Amino acid sequence: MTVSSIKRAYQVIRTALHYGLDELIPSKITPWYFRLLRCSLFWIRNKHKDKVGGERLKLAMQELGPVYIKFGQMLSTRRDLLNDEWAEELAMLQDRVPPFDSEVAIEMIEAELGTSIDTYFDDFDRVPLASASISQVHTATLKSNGKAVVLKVLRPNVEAQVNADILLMSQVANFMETILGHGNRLRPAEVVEDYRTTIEGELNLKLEALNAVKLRNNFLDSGSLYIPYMYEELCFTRLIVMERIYGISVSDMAALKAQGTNLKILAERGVELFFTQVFRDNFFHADMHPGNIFVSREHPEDPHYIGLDCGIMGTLTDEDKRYLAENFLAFFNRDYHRIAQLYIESGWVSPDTDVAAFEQAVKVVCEPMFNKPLDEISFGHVLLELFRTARRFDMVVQPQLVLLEKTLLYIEGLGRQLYPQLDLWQTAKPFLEEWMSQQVGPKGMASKIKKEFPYWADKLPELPELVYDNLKMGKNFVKSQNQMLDRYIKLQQKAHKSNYLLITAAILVICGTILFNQDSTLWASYGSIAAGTVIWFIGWRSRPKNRKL
Ligand SMILES: Nc1ncnc2c1ncn2[C@@H]1O[C@H](COP(=O)(O)OP(=O)(O)OP(=O)(O)O)[C@@H](O)[C@H]1O
Repeated sequence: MTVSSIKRAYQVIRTALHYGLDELIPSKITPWYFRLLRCSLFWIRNKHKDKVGGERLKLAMQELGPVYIKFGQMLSTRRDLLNDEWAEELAMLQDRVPPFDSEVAIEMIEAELGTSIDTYFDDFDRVPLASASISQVHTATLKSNGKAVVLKVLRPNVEAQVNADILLMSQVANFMETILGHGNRLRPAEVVEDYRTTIEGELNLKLEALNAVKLRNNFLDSGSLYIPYMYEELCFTRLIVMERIYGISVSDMAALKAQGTNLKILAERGVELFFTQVFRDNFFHADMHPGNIFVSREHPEDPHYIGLDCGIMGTLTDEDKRYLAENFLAFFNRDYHRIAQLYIESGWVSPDTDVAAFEQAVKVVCEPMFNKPLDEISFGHVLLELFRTARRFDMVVQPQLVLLEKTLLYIEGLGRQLYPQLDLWQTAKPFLEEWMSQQVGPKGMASKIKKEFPYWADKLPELPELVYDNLKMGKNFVKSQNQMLDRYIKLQQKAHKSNYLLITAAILVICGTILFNQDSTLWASYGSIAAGTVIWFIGWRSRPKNRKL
């Protein structure tokens, strides 16, 4: 541990104690050394006794800076772990932070470009357009085509800060795991590990640019989502350059209404876009928040979204998608037994799970949802409640599904905010039904054959050789099976012979012992015992030594 990391550790502990976070751990599970450590830091008092737990945690994270703020934001999406009150508090964390010196930004941009900023850009604005926890955004004009662009550049030393903070966080998480026990529902080490993966992805802007290019291509002619053009030749790990957009933030309802945006279409498009990304493209934007979603100013009667910040994208395997779609359909059919089975079949919960108990638990949470009209049921909430229930049955966390559930909740919430009468079921159902019909039945079979045709076309020339190899293997297999059988029979015969001799020896020794009591048969007794001993020796020697086949 370096001096600076010790200082940082002290700063984190002091902040945590100032906000009384130690008091949030139930006293009956805190070990003696933890209480001793707390007493030895007696001069640091809880200064926020008047506030509730969730708020204290939020304020502590706010004070600890960007890495903790982002961590809190991520934690707020883990509604399968936190109760709603805490999750809502943490969701309020804002990561708009003071900008860093634009001279430093220019130095970093030039280091990435390998040349002066004037080589590529005119009108570089030293005043940043936005400044967030990981990066800062500046505007400029591209010399080559005169178009307005933005330059997104990482904060200086952000990688080192993130690494140091994550290291400390995982040490604290491991310690908490010891206190809480490994079977605890909160699983701090797992949560920190999840966060590490997410934030490490965000530290590589080149990856973000590549994701943006892929998403842009998926929706190029869609008329419902626009992703700004990336100037790939000017995209690096610490700097990316992209087309500047001039949309309206999706949270700015006043501006959206003022330009006469058709909010019904906009709300429906949000849900459709989500399902298209998940079920058609298997590549979905998983960092949806108002700072990343804008609405076009053009043709407001037929509005489209503009998406930014493709740092966190989600993908699902075909199996995950199938189980997910089946889950929703089983839910709407109130088939709770099927839901329980699906969780086991998919491997999300262990095969030893008590299906009846799980089914009952699923029923308890799902049934009340049908008190609402069908069109008001949120897919995100269904998923959230199912995950919460499955957690009680030791569901292994599936990060891709957590991302999906979080995005779905956000999209549905947004849709309802834009257009409160949004019929979620009618909007989402066609996507699920289409997906299911592609997976099962003749259509499913045809698409599977179509999908796997290139593979088989590639393998076809090798087929005769494969058949020959398999036949040969089969022949060898039969031969080795026969050899094993022969060996088994010989072993059995040997064992029988040995047992027979040992039993005979035992009988002779017993007879010899009986004859030994009568003087007249003394010689017969000696003979019997001697023969028994010799036969025992032969039987013992002849027993099979290696019983392996
Ligand atoms: N292409 C663009 N055109 C116009 N404004 C942009 C563009 N890209 C980013 N911005 C502005 O900069 C802000 C921050 O951008 P972005 O979300 O990509 O940064 P970030 O550091 O990843 O932030 P966070 O991780 O908090 O979402 C956006 O909310 C938007 O206002």
